[in-house]
Amino acid sequence: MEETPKGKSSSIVRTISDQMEEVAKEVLTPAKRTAIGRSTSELLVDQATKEVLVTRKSSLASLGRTISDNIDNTTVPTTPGARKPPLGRKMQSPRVSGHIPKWKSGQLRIEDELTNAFFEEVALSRASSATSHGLSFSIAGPVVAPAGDSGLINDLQEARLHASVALKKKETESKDVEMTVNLDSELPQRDPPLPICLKFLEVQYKVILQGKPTSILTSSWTEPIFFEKDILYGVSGSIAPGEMLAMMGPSGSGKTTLINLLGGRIQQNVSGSITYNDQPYSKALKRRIGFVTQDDVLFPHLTVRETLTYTALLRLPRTLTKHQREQRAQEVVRELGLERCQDTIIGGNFVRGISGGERKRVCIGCEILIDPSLLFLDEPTSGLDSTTALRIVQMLHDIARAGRTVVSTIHQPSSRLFHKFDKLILLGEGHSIYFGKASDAMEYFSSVGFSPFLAMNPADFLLDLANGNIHDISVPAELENTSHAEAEDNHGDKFPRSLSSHDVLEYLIEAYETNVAPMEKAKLITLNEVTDDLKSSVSAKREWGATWWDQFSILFVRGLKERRHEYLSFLRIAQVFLTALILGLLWWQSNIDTPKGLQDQIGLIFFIAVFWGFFPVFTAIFTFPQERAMLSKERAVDMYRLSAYFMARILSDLPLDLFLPIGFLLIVYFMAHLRMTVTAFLLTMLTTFLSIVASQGLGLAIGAAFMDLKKATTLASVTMMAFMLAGGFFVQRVHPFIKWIRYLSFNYYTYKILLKIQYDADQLYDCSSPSGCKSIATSSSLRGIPLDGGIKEATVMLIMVFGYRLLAYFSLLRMKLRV
Ligand SMILES: Nc1ncnc2c1ncn2[C@@H]1O[C@H](COP(=O)(O)OP(=O)(O)OP(=O)(O)O)[C@@H](O)[C@H]1O
Repeated sequence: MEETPKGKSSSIVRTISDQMEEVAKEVLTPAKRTAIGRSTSELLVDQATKEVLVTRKSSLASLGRTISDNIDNTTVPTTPGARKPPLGRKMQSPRVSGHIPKWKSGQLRIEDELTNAFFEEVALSRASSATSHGLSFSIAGPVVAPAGDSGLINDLQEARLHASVALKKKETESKDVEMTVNLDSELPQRDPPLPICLKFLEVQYKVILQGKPTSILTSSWTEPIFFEKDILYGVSGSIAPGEMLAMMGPSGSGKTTLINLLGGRIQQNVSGSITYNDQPYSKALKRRIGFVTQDDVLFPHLTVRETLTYTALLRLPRTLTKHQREQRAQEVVRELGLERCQDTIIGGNFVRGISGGERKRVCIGCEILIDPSLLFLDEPTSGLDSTTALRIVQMLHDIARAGRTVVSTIHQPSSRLFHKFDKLILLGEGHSIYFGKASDAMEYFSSVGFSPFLAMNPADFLLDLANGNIHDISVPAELENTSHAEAEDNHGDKFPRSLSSHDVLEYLIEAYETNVAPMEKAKLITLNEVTDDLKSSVSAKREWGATWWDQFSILFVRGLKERRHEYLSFLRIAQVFLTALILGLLWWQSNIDTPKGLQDQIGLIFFIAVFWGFFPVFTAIFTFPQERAMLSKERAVDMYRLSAYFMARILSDLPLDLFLPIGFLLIVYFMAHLRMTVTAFLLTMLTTFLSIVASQGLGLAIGAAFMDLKKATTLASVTMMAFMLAGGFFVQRVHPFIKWIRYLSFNYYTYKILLKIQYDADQLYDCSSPSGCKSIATSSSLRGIPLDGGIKEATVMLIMVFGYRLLAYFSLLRMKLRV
């Protein structure tokens, strides 16, 4: 039999005491404490400790319940119809009874020494911390107690029990939760995140919509009709560091809108107050806020590791070295259990990549990388299986317990998942119908007369209520009586009408407004005073994670990696080379000895000018509309300057844009036997490059101006057609009122320069007639184009190269960040 390591139990299933011993060892090693990548066991102890601190007053359920009861947190339904005092009045938390199961008390005795050690540690950390408004920070990291909870641990028994439960719980969940944090991480010690207390009072939001006429006979059907739509009606609440707030409600109830408002992503048409440490939203906060949107916005062709590394390089402060930032990304890969897929591409609609759950974890990873003080997540668990969902919420729970403020909207959570949240805000049609402790929600609704008839997942029960659905739910007599009273009023009705969902919702809104809202609002106004230090940190000047040059280089390399598949796209390369081959065959060894031969070759020259005008426009047009979501997401968190992104984006496309025309010209030029001098070949190449870069500029400008592919491609095709027709090949004598189009057309300038390169006036003679050679070019010009010079045309094209790009840049600058 293999010998087990010293200090570890030799039994296959280790006892809780063994684990506790390991835990205590971890905790008491200062080096480990200071590492950013804290161990699972440390997290566990922190969690256990903080849960005691945070929920000292809350019920631990009765001790009569078994540990597995505690783990599962299955809610015991309250007696139907039992009216409890409304939440407005203080609810009594059930106290821990003196009954401790025998096996558990034995275990507690064994663990006494160890638990005492770690509680001493907690006391020490609390004593050494600067306590303000319920927040305290130890050297090891923040230890958080909720607002209003002052005083040290005075119930060690409860604490030990809680730790024991947490260990047991962890033992169960360790199968699910892949939190393999590297203990030997040599990451630099970073400042703990700034604790941010978020308060929102009477938040209202409306949108102004444009209506459509209901009938074409309406006299004002051509006039736009504007109307206001209320989305949120005076929602209030607060959340302190260390807590996790769940936003629940049916689809369309306003959860996403509220989280966007709280995250500072919507600023218009909002009334009420939203404050962060009693300060309004400021740009400085962007770097302290992590925001995980409902849709996973990631680059499909980057791998998991690349995605997190580039984010770390761009978002982490420049005080960290490149190596340290890369290490942090690697650590997040481990924390999120993404090692197995770290080298797999993210994937998207057309390419298979990592799974939906992994993608969601990568999105969360991109936000937790920066160690945000406030973390917002819009439906982080939707579409995931219950185990993955629990894994994610457990991780968020740990993040919150380490001193961050976590706000998450959530759809249909399982009961285990629901109990991970400290606070809950329940929305129904834009109204609050509950705000308070998640664990008190059932009790509150029971107190206003709504209780489930069956044992139910509390989340299902709450969502039913928010939907106004009262199947299997008792309703207050008062509400039932309203339908009876209505029936009596309508003398013809024999039976009372059944309660509609609207009636139920209205009753719940009123109950909340009467019983809870005034008290919560009063609490918000008087809630903890925030120190000047914390206030000023929130309103400090914003800082960029990396220098402009670093941002540019990282984005440049990221752009190359993301589009490497396009560069090597077989279809794109085949398209260009096949076109070149066909042209070469059609114009095989062309000569200009006859007017017809010359005419044919001029046709080829014009085609080259048009091809390298069209092709880049329609490639470049996709650039910004396709990246709009990503750009919005990254700019919303001040990840980089727009100028750095813009420069990187336009330059990272150049290698391919220059490689393809070289191949194209090598084939066409020699097959068609164009002017056989090195200078002519090189100048033709340079002119083609200039044409490509100018037309790309136009594509970028149109794409950035519309940010909509349909509109952009429509405009681009009309513009390109006009430019081509005005290019000087099809029509030479144009009326002055429309002649200006020609001067905007880069086809026209490219064509002119290419003619100048290929032909000299004295070269163009027709020697086919027996009477001798005669000039076919008149007054040194060909088809009205003088064959000397060329600098003027090149200058105009250079102006186009920069002018169109400037237009594109300003269009991006005024683009609203979409949330
Ligand atoms: N800009 C807008 N214009 C028009 N209606 C809007 C706008 N923003 C929000 N709404 C409406 O407000 C309501 C709330 O939308 P929101 O996205 O916040 O709901 P939700 O609770 O997050 O829904 P879901 O769970 O389905 O994501 C919806 O009816 C939505 O159509």
